[in-house]
Amino acid sequence: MAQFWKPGTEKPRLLEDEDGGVVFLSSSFSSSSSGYGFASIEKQRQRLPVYKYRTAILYLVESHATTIVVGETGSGKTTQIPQFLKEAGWADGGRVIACTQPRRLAVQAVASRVAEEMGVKLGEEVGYTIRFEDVSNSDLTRIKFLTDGVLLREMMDDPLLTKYSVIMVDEAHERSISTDILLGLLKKIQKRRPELRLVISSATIEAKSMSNFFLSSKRRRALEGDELLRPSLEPAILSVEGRGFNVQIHYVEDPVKDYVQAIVSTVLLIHDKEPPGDILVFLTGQDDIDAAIKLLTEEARGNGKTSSGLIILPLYSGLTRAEQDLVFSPTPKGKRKVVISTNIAETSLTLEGIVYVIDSGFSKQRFYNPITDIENLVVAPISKASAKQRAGRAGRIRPGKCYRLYSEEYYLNEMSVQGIPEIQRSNLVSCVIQLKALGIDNILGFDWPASPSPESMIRALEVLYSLGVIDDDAKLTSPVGFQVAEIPQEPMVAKMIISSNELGCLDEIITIASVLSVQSIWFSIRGAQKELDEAKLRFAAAEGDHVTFLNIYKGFLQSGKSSKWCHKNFINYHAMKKVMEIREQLKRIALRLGIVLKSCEADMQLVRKAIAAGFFANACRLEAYSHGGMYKTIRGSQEVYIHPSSVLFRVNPKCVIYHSLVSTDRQYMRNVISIEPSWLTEVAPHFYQQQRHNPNIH
Ligand SMILES: Nc1ncnc2c1ncn2[C@@H]1O[C@H](COP(=O)(O)OP(=O)(O)OP(=O)(O)O)[C@@H](O)[C@H]1O
Repeated sequence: MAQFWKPGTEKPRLLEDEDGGVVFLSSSFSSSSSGYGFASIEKQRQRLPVYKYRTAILYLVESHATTIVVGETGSGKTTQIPQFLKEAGWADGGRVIACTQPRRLAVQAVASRVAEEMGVKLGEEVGYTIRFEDVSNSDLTRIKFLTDGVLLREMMDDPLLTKYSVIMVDEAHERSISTDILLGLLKKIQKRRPELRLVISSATIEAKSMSNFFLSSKRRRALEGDELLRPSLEPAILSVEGRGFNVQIHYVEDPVKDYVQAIVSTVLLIHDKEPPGDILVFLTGQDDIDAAIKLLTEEARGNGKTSSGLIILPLYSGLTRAEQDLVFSPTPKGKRKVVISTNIAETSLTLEGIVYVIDSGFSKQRFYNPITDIENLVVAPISKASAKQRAGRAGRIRPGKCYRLYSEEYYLNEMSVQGIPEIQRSNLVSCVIQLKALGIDNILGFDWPASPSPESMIRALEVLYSLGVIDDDAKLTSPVGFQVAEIPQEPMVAKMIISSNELGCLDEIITIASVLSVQSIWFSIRGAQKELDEAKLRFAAAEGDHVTFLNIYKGFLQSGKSSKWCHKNFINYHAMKKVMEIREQLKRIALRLGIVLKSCEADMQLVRKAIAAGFFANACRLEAYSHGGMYKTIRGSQEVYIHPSSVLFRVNPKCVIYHSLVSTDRQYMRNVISIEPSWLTEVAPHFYQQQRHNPNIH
C-alpha cells in the first residue's frame, strides 16, 4: 500500500494511507508569496510584478528596435505590456499594437481579460482574430490579440504590417512553426521599417540566443553611418523579477507506471485532503482525457468519501465554444472543478478557481520523418519550459500547488531545458508555401531562428511541385500556386478544392474540407460506444469517411439543421454549426478565386478524384488481411492500419488515401477514402513516376 507525504510541508510528514499508489515529496519553489483577497481590477494590475517595470519597458521599447522580456509566469507580461504601450501613445494616430499567441484559446481568453481590465467592449478598442473568427474592428481596435499564424496571413495583404506600431510575440519559447517564420520575417521587416518595435516575451525563453538572432553581423554593418537616426539595433533584454503567488511543487518518489491512474488517485487525494480550490490536470490528448474522465467518474462514485462535489470537465482544442465556456465559468459554491486538459491550457491562460495543478509530464507532439515522409502525433516527455508553464497555471490569483508525476531527480537531471522547435520536427509543406506566397524564394537561405533539416525542405518542395503549386524554378505557379496560397487551409486541402473546379464538385468538396477542419463531428458519450457505432452505420458510405461526411451533412440540412436530429444521431450540433460557418467562408474564398460552385450530385467518383488530386501523397495499398488489414504507404512502404473509427475499418479496400495519421501501438489512418490506383499517376505523375514499374501501382 502506498504512503503519502502531506504535500505542502517543508519537512515531509507521513499521511494516512490511500488507494492509488502515488507518493509525493514536496519541494520549495523560489517565490515571494503575497497576501490575497478581493481587490479592484486596478489594484490587481498594480500588484503584478511587471507593473514596477512599466517605465523601464516603455523606455526600452522607445529606444530599441527589439526588446526581450523574460518574466515568471503570472508576472503580467501578456495582459499588461500591451496596455502600457497603449497608455504611452503607441496606438495613437490609428496605429495598432499586436500581441501574438501560439494558441487560439489563449488569444480569446487574454483579449477578454484585457478588454475587461480596460472597461471596453471586446471587439472594439481591444479585439482578437483567430482563423475563422475575427472579433476586431479595423477602425476601432487599438490592441489586437491574434495567433501568430493569423499575423502571417495578414502579411499576404500587407507585407510590411504597416498598421502595427509594436508587435509583441508572446510565449516565444514555444517555438511553433508560425512563431519561427514570424520571427524570421519580422527581422526582415525591421530593416524596411525602422520605426517598428518588437517585444519578444516569455517566462522561459533563452534570451541570449534570441537576442543574437536579432542581431546579425550584417545588421551591425547596416547600422554604421546612421546610428543616430535609428533606435538601437542591439536588442534589449529585461528580466522581470518576482511572481504572483507561491506555488509549491511536489514530485513523486518513484516513476508512475500508469499516469492516467496516477492522475485519478491524485485528484481524489486532493479532493479528500486539501482545502477548496479547482484542479487543472495536464494530459496528452482527447483519448487520454476521455479515459481519465471515465476512470475518475467511476472511482469517485465508488469512493463514498470523495464522490460528491466534483465537476469533471475536459479541455482540448476541438471543443465547442459552449463546452469551453464551462471551463471558464465560476465554480458553484461547495463544488470543486477538475479540468482535464491537453497542453492548450499551458500558456497565457488564467482559470480563476485553479489552485492545484497535476502535471503528467507528457504531451502530444508532432514528429516528422522526411525519409518515410510520415508525420504523426506522438506522446513524448515535455521540457522544463513546459513544466514551468504548467506549474504557473496555479498561483495566479492565490497561492497554489503543483503535483508533478515525475521525480525531482528526473526534472533536474533528465528533462530537456527547451523543447525541439516545431520546425525541426514537422512536415514543411504548409510552411514552404507560406514563405513562397510572401515572396521568399530562397527558402534554404532564409534567416531561421532554428534551421529546419534540408531533407524536410526538399521533401516539401517535391510535394508542392507534384501538387503543381511550384514550378521548375521553385516559384509559385499561376494560377494554381497563388490560389492554393490564398486558401487558409493546408495545401493538400486547398489543392483538393481547386481540383474540384474542373471536376464540377466544389459543393461537395467544400463540405468535406469543412468537416476535416473541425476535430470531430461525432458526439462521443462515455459508455455509449455501441450506440455511436450504430449511428455511424446509418450514414456509412462504401467509398469511405469523406463520403460519409457528405451523407451526414445532407441529413443535417434535411432535418432543418436540427439540434434534436444531431442528438438522436450522436452528432455534435456545435461542430456542425462550425462546419457550416467554415463552409460559408470557403465558399466565399473559392468564388473569389473564380471556382464555380457546382455539385456532381451522386457521382462520388468525381469527389474521390478531387480528394486524390490533393492527397495523393497519402496513398496506401492493402498488403495483408492480418491484424484487421495491413496497408503500406505507396511512396515510403510504411506499415499503416485503418483506424477503428473509420467506416472502412475491416472493409479493407485495395487502395486508399488517408487524411491524417495517429500513432499509438501502430500507425493508424484517420478519415480514409478508397481510390483507384491508376488515378495516382494521373493526378501526380511526377510524384509517382519512379513507381510506374512498381507493383504497388497497378
Ligand atoms: N481572466 C483572468 N481573471 C482573473 N485574473 C486574471 C485573468 N487573466 C489574468 N489575470 C491576472 O493577471 C495575472 C497576469 O496574467 P498574464 O497572463 O498577464 O501573465 P504572464 O506574465 O503573461 O503569464 P504567462 O506567461 O503565464 O502567460 C494573472 O496571474 C492573474 O492574476
